Amino acid sequence: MDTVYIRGLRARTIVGIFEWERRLAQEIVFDIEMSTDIRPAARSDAIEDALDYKSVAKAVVAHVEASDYQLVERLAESICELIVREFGVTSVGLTLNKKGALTDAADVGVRIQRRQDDYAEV
Ligand SMILES: Nc1nc2c(c(=O)[nH]1)N=C([C@H](O)[C@@H](O)CO)CN2
Repeated sequence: MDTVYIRGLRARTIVGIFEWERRLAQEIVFDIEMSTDIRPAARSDAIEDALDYKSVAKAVVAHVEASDYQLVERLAESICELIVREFGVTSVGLTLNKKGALTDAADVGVRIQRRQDDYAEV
């Protein structure tokens, strides 16, 4: 399977467990890797046949900016679910980087991998 990726996507949102974090939006940076067959787009050279990374980025930023979760785990899971459901990708890998979370660390966050099966209706 092929990959369409977005690296270093930035969004600001409320996320955190502390009182000050509930009042102040923080910058979160995302790396996203989406498994998809790029051959139809490569053959036709038409955006209609492609996984449009601009549309994915727009949807992710809108979702993140409207969210107000406590944990980065919850935010990461919700983004993967959005990408799988709305864009029909086979699988998605997401690295979520909460840049300012630890003063003594370069960065901190979570990295998760999800497939369509993970969000199948029961
Ligand atoms: N595994 C996690 N640990 C922590 C989280 C989190 O979301 N997942 N969040 C915090 C605080 O909100 C922190 O980011 C403030 O610096 C602490 N640990």
